[in-house]
Amino acid sequence: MRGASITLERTSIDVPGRRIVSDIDLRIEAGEFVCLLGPSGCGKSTILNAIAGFMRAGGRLLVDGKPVAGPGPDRGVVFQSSEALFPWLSVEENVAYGLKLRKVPRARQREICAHYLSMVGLAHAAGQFPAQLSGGMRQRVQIARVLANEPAVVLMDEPFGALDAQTREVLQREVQRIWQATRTTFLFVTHDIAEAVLLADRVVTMTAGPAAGIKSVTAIDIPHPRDPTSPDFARVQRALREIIADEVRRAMGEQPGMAGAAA
Ligand SMILES: Nc1ncnc2c1ncn2[C@@H]1O[C@H](COP(=O)(O)OP(=O)(O)OP(=O)(O)O)[C@@H](O)[C@H]1O
Repeated sequence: MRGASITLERTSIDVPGRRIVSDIDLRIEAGEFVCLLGPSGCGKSTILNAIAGFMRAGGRLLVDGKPVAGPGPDRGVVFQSSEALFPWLSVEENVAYGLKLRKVPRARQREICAHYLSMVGLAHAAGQFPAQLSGGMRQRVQIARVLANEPAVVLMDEPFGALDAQTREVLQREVQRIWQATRTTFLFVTHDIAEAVLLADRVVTMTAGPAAGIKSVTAIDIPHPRDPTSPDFARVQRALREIIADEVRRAMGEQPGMAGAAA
């Protein structure tokens, strides 16, 4: 596996009648772990979907120096909802899905599935079906399914948002370990400031929409594994909380209907 860079240059994304994000400039280096934070509804998922190739973007949007023209196996997406799995396929068949489409020989499919299922701690569950698994296990299957395609970029859209705090903590550590083992580029959308500080090389915060942009880019220079109880962690977390709160206040001042929106 090898990470790819992501380049956004004056990138804008529209839906009919509305500009969601406007003139974004951001370069994510190959192998970097970047978290995207911002007020609810600002356009974080929209950016991720454009990089995934699910939505069209104006300006420049490059992955590994090449314009994004649609979805491709170089980018894998992990969604918040474990509904993303095929309920009629076993765990192993879910993980093998992309490999099968690419006509990877069956024996090799099994090897790859075994490798990534064991990486996410689910080697024992290969024959089970999604309905038999907990929410955390289903998210692990999604991660294994994405990794099995050996993408250069992993895009995660609030992957642990629906999980309980303990499961979330375990999976955050696993994602960290997987990132360190694969050196794939990760772009991770979250509402959770502590999660961003735990995982990211850099945290990108966004302005509130409409026509959202980048508000700040913060490098997190705390060595891994990071201790959420350390003074450094608390300092960075506080600074980010202030940036987001400031943006929510600004948006509420400008748009009275925004009350209650928060990261
Ligand atoms: N396909 C679409 N058609 C119309 N509007 C859309 C579409 N996709 C997104 N939007 C709108 O774009 C805005 C940004 O949505 P998006 O889901 O990207 O925000 P977000 O920052 O990820 O939000 P949250 O943090 O609440 O998940 C929202 O107002 C949403 O309604």
